[in-house]
Amino acid sequence: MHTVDVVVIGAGLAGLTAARALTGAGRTVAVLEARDRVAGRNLGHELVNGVAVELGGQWIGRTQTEVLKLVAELGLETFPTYDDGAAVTVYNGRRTIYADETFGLSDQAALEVGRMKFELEALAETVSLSSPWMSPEAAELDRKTLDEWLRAATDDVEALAFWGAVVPAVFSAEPAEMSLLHFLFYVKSAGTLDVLVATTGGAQELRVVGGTHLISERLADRLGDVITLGAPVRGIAHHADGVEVCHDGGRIAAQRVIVAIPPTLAGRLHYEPALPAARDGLTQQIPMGSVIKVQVAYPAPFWRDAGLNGFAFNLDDPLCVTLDNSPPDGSCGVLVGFFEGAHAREVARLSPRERREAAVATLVKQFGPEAAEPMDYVEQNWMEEEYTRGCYGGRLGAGGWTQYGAALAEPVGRIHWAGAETSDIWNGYMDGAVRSGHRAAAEVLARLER
Ligand SMILES: Cc1cc2nc3c(=O)[nH]c(=O)nc-3n(C[C@H](O)[C@H](O)[C@H](O)COP(=O)(O)OP(=O)(O)OC[C@H]3O[C@@H](n4cnc5c(N)ncnc54)[C@H](O)[C@@H]3O)c2cc1C
Repeated sequence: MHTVDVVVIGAGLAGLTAARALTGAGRTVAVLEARDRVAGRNLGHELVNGVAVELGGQWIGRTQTEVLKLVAELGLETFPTYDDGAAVTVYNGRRTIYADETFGLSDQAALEVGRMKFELEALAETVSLSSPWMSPEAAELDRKTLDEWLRAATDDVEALAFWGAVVPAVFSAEPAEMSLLHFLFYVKSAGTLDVLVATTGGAQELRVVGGTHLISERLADRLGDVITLGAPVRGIAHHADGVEVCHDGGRIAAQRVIVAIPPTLAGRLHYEPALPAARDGLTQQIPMGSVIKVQVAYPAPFWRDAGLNGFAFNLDDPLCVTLDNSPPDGSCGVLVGFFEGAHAREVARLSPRERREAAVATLVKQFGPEAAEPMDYVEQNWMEEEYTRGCYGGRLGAGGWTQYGAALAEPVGRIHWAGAETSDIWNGYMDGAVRSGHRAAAEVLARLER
């Protein structure tokens, strides 16, 4: 049987970062990847005119310092997301153009949203990032869903509609599908709500020239033949002296294994002996979000001529969020849009043609009749992906953090856990994935025998 120091399962950013740190420390590593490509939730695509767009993760914010460091080390470049001009909000059939902090809401709703943001951020400050379940008010915050908190905090219908769009935009899940504690943890993990939502100065500020999948591809080039593609792992046997990892192409023995796949997928592997109840329970509590991402291309970014920056919040239609995703030279216009949470599950039942029509009709409402005739349209349904099963990431519902959270990153004997969901900083993002890879590699290096 092939033997290495460490097996890494998954060639996404977390697994590749861990593998690079381990090989850099002189350790032998085997990376097993189920797909026939690396990069996991980051997927590149070329439009009909050859312009690169991202079908998975795409933006990097200026405070996402670990992924930015990696991008620079790998010789990749970033460019700013187009953000000049006014944004659009559609609510109750009304289209509002705004260039201030109001999100295009009525004065009353904007005030309500501002007050609620302030209260949520004050609550988020009380949460422990390293151990959310140990936060002073953890039991109380984890008992209720975010939806319960929002509905108790306001009866302003427009403010609630705003939260009903902004929460899926960040989580690809509904306010009723996560505990208040999870929401607060996530906000603090990123910094603030404004940082999560903003383009300039926020999580949507920068893009990678050529696409974010290039980060993983360049890492993979440096790792070379330690990566086996098309090798889905099915099970892990673990005992006092080592581990044996079983994949479709055979078995590999190692001192330790890093499982760098989403927790819900980690729960579908076969473990011999079975995992402790706390860890298995955790994997049953952390479903992935629901998202269908679309890229719609036009000969030119025509909305810019009308003074619009391409950002739209649509509180009426399933395509809730839109941004300008044109190439840096503006040689064509691209709008990226998201069907998220309940909307994603709803439109997944439509035919591709009906979904495209729904998306384009929304863009017409937001940006005018020129949006009616795109030259290209592409969509990616992440719920259908066997080796992801939803995006952007996993979340915990009511009671999840306090009952199971301690098992999220805690090794089980010789099994270690990585992935964006396990990071305390920028949880759920590429930056969090990179941080988790470093953390898991350090954990393993501290325990490996020579
Ligand atoms: C539509 C979308 C938009 C997003 N937008 C952003 C964004 O703008 N900014 C941002 O920072 N993040 C964004 N994200 C999230 C970001 O992509 C992820 O947080 C990050 O890529 C996760 O990396 P990872 O290595 O933890 O997991 P993954 O990328 O999921 O990697 C896990 C790897 O494991 C493999 N695998 C799964 N099961 C097995 C198995 N049994 N055996 C072997 N291999 C297996 C998978 O194929 C995959 O390659 C987005 C994600 C999506 C889908």
